[in-house]
Amino acid sequence: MKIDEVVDKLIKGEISFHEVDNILEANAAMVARRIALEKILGISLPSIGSTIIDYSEIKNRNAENVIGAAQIPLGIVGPLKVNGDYAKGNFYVPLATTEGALIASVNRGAKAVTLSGGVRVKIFKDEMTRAPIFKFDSIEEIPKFLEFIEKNMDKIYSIVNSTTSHGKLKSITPFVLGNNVWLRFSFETGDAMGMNMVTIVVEEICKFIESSFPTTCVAVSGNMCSDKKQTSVNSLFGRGKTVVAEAILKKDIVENVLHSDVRLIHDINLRKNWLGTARAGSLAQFNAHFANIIAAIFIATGQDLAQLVESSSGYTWTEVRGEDLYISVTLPSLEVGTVGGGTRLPTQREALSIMGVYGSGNPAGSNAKKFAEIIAATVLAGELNLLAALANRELGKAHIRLGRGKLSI
Ligand SMILES: CC(C)(COP(=O)([O-])OP(=O)([O-])OC[C@H]1O[C@@H](n2cnc3c(N)ncnc32)[C@H](O)[C@@H]1OP(=O)([O-])[O-])[C@@H](O)C(=O)NCCC(=O)NCCSC(=O)C[C@@](C)(O)CC(=O)[O-]
Ligand SMILES: NC(=O)C1=CN([C@@H]2O[C@H](COP(=O)(O)OP(=O)(O)OC[C@H]3O[C@@H](n4cnc5c(N)ncnc54)[C@H](OP(=O)(O)O)[C@@H]3O)[C@@H](O)[C@H]2O)C=CC1
Repeated sequence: MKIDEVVDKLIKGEISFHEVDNILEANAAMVARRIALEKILGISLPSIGSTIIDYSEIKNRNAENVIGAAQIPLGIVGPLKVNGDYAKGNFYVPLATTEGALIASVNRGAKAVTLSGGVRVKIFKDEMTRAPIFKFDSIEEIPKFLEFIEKNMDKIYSIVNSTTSHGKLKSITPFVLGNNVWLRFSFETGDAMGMNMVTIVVEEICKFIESSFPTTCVAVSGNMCSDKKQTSVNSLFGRGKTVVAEAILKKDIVENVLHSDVRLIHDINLRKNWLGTARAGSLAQFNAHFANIIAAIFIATGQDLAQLVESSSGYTWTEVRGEDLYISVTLPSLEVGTVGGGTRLPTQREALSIMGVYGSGNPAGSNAKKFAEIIAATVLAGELNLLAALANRELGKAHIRLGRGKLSI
């Protein structure tokens, strides 16, 4: 069938948008859907339609009913000096955003920390989780169930090993509420963020459990995981990578690069990020704008954007050390990968390669760890600079100049 005929059928409602994939070659199907939508709505979508994405690479992998692509400006920050266990040296970091002044802000922070010797970073935990929920007639059965799990660990490990070559089961933590039990499975997932990998494995384990013990798995995800939700369980036990970054800023760099004051930055951090957040009632976001930096890196590098919810939770801590400023950022649940998901798309792949982290690391997992360290260091740069900008009372002014196109104010 020709594109015109398919478009005609779409407009008449004789076929649905996704069925076009069964009729036309992948890229022709993308064009047919867009033309049909343009005709149905009486608008034209040339910008959405002009994309370098090859839909045959996307089909059955990244998105359905595709009509083109969204584009977002991408800028760079750096050089940013990182002293991690995996990321060592100066890095340029790609940020995709439409918020004027954000890249400039993080860039000034990067300049300040790099001139101060860089950001030290450590990963304290690296585990992706999935927590199915099981229901029981009575709590009498729950101790027997937990004993069954303990006695069958060899079988569970063998299911893991036959389902994934990169996923490694680290622990199973049970949680009980009434006659319900969650088993929170934690896996190392190499360079993948791991959500598909872990879900596929845990579904197999649940099949085994249901066939061998009188219980019902209500859902493979029982919200104790917790994916795409900000929760205490993620803050306390971690999800993805638990990363801490720190830096010490000399007084003269705070004054000359950030045009700011050590004590003022520290005071704002305590009153804004700690008192303000406590008073506002947030679970775990004792920071100024982790979300800004993480969102921009996630968009640039093909991460799952919805995981920004928990990835951007965390704490900014400052101390006055003599005349200098100590600052650290703690990210309990940073969920990132350098293989899988959207990382293989053309611009996303290039963005990862700017930091030297595209694809599998050697050994597996080292690229994703390096990437997480670079993200944490960038978050620190952004957090430091926003605190300085608030101290300097330059937030509104910067956004008039860089967010509204006014060249001078
Ligand atoms: C905008 C600046 C940095 C100017 O600050 P400045 O000191 O006037 O800039 P400068 O011209 O003196 O340059 C200093 C350095 O800043 C960087 N820089 C400077 N300009 C650029 C640029 N165009 N592009 C890239 N980098 C730039 C660059 O590193 C430069 O060094 P150089 O490279 O020249 O050696 C400053 O005013 C600032 O940081 N303002 C704060 C803006 C900000 O942080 N916005 C973030 C978003 S706020 C938000 O969304 C969250 C919020 C606030 O609601 C959360 C909350 O409630 O807390
Ligand atoms: N299914 C779900 O419930 C959810 C899915 N998602 C989506 O899941 C996707 C991400 O899942 P994810 O599992 O990370 O990715 P993918 O499923 O895209 O790919 C991961 C697979 O890549 C293989 N692999 C190859 N090299 C490596 C390496 N060096 N390190 C680790 N794995 C490697 C592994 O195969 P092998 O296992 O055979 O070793 C692994 O299972 C995203 O698109 C996200 O949006 C998000 C939330 C929930």
